[in-house]
Amino acid sequence: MSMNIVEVDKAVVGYADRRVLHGVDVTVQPGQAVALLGANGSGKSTLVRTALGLVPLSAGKVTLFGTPLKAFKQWRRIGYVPQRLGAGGGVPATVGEVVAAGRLARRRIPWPANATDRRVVAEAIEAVGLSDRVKDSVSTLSGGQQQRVLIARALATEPELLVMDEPTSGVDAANTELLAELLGQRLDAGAAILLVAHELGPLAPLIDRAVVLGGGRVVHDGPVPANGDTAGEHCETPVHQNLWSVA
Ligand SMILES: Nc1ncnc2c1ncn2[C@@H]1O[C@H](COP(=O)(O)OP(=O)(O)OP(=O)(O)O)[C@@H](O)[C@H]1O
Repeated sequence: MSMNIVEVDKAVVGYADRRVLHGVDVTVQPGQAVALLGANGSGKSTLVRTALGLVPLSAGKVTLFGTPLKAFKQWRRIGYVPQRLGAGGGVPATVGEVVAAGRLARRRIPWPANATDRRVVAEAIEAVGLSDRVKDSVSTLSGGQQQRVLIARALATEPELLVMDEPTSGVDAANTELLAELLGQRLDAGAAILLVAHELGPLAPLIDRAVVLGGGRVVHDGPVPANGDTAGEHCETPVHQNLWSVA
């Protein structure tokens, strides 16, 4: 019996009085890369946030690494890249601090970082091509660069499951190729990936399964559809402001 890493079962989710997910099932198996596709507003972000317990279920259930969400505590096994940083609100954190915060999940005493933490953080920053910006405040970075900071932060936790909400949005072609390479390495290391995308582009060859949402329902679950990429923009309130809390 192989345990699913993520199991979302008949999830019903709404905001205020509006229902967004109408009974959605999604699973991610060990080592699998699953892409969530679908038009703007189809509920992709809501679904990943539901899977991580950031949005409450009205009905249905979520299981992570075989444990019901309510009882799940091993958050260090999961790296999350939210959709965007949001306004940033004048957060003074530097690139180095934000990525180092990803290591907090693995914190040993004493913090600050030991040699391993420092090495892993430096490698993650280098992997996304931002080594020359380590000491810069993230608020001085472009949107695509900020996205790469969050990717580095998730990588620095060395997670068994990477959940990424549109990791390539605003990221240029060269850095998207770099991301594809990084994700390939994580998969080779045995990690699983759940990612939301509008356009898979260079990520397509990595994807084992595509789940397409339409109107809050799963309309396809299987191989990446030939025309599976969807386009458009997004607007939503960032939920993960607490990403910025740096010890
Ligand atoms: N925090 C929120 N409060 C209220 N409504 C929300 C919130 N977040 C999302 N919604 C609504 O839920 C619906 C689904 O949004 P969601 O962000 O999950 O879609 P998506 O498929 O990720 O879209 P996109 O492709 O534009 O990123 C949309 O109609 C959106 O307006």
